[in-house]
Amino acid sequence: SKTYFSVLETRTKMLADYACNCLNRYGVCVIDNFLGNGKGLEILEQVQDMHRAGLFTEGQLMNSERGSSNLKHVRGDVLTWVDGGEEGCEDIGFLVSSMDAVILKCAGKLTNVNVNGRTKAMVACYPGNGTQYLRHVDNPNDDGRCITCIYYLNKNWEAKKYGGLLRIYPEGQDRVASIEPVFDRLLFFWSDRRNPHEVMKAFKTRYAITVWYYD
Ligand SMILES: O=C(O)CNC(=O)c1n[nH]c2ccccc2c1=O
Ligand SMILES: [Fe+2]
Repeated sequence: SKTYFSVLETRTKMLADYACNCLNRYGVCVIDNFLGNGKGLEILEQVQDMHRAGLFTEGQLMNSERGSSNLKHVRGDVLTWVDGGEEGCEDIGFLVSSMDAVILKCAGKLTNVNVNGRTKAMVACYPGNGTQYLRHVDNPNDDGRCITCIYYLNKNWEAKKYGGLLRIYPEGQDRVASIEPVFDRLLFFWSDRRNPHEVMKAFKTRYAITVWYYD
């Protein structure tokens, strides 16, 4: 109905204003309860179905300590790319459209950024065997990506028990952002050298869907 769409429009604009203020000021923005429990669960179920169907890549091999004899074959994060139009990915498509709607309303309000495109959605799973993602910058060499947008799907996540925190070390600041990968949480951050970050060792299956926006 008109009411539904006008409410949605208003909320999207409010989220965009919040995201622009946070990004311009801190370079990082967290939005909780982005899509609500119902839609979040539908997305989680589609991701779990894809995982069960074996559609994720083989994780990179994380050999144990360098040079040690016992090459423990620890699989790293596994991932698959989705454009959201595939059979069984409709809800992921809805998520990406919702991310786009917020980013579109940021037009002209982000410092030195004019978004003009994005990647497909990368669905990533940390299998929960102590897998981590070492400290890195998503776009260290100006490959065009300006904003990293991550949606987390992890119900009842307890960082004390399961680890899996995203740690961001904003350049030039002595503060660290520790972000729990909790269900229905949306995160934006600048993709360039301003935001070195790492995924701490995860001890429970940890799902995230990432889109990178280009300018
Ligand atoms: O999941 C998170 O909280 C943060 N995640 C990352 O920073 C991250 N960054 N770059 C990647 C490239 C290929 C595969 C996975 C990744 C990846 O999880
Ligand atoms: Fe990253």
